[in-house]
Amino acid sequence: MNQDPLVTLDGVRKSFTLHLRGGTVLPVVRDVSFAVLPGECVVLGGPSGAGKSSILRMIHGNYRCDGGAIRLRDGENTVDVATADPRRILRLRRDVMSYVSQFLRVIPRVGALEVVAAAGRDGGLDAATATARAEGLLAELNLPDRLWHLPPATFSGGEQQRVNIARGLIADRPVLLLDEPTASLDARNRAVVVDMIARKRAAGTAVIGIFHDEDVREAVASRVVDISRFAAQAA
Ligand SMILES: Nc1ncnc2c1ncn2[C@@H]1O[C@H](COP(=O)(O)OP(=O)(O)OP(=O)(O)O)[C@@H](O)[C@H]1O
Repeated sequence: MNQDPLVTLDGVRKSFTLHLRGGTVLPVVRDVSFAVLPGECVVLGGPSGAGKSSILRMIHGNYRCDGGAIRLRDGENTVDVATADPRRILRLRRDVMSYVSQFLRVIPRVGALEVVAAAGRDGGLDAATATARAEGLLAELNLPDRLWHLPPATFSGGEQQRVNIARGLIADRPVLLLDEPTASLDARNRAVVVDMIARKRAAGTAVIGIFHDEDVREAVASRVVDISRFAAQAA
């Protein structure tokens, strides 16, 4: 297996311009540099507001970087998310990186099982494999089967989060970004997610995550990168 990093951040910088506040510039991070190898799980640490979610969003291409490079390995190629055009970023999302946010964005009228299976098909699985995998994930995450064909809009926070995790983990992409995926889960389901992340790592996935729960963090992290190291100062 190619052991070069799958994700490399090099001198990444981010500030927000608050247009509703007279263009006030809020510097968040500067000089963010770290790399993630296949099979590693790098946990982003540091206090609230340090910029952890912003970094994940820059890797996923939701937030633009003000400077630096975010290099993702896509097969034989390397793509810099910081300068890639939107269509290239969409291809990276299809082929290279999965992102699990804290909340499920529900799709009206689509049942939970289909939400998960569709994500599998989008990630390149054939229909039968996607459905079988979706059933396996929802069962492992203890989502009662009476809910499988109901749209998740009315599910509890923890139930929605489990659908969200199944949706984010079903495909076999080489990079997995996790923004507090266990925040509303009970201990039993947190343990299931810890186990799923360990299996992704064993398969060579590079994982970058934010976990506020100390136990989860210790169980999943191969390394913690403290984001407060990269705090930007107001000019
Ligand atoms: N879209 C945005 N517009 C303006 N400011 C933003 C935006 N997103 C984040 N920020 C600001 O950037 C800073 C970093 O936010 P971020 O959510 O990345 O921190 P975090 O380390 O993930 O925090 P937490 O642990 O509380 O989730 C905060 O001061 C936040 O207010």
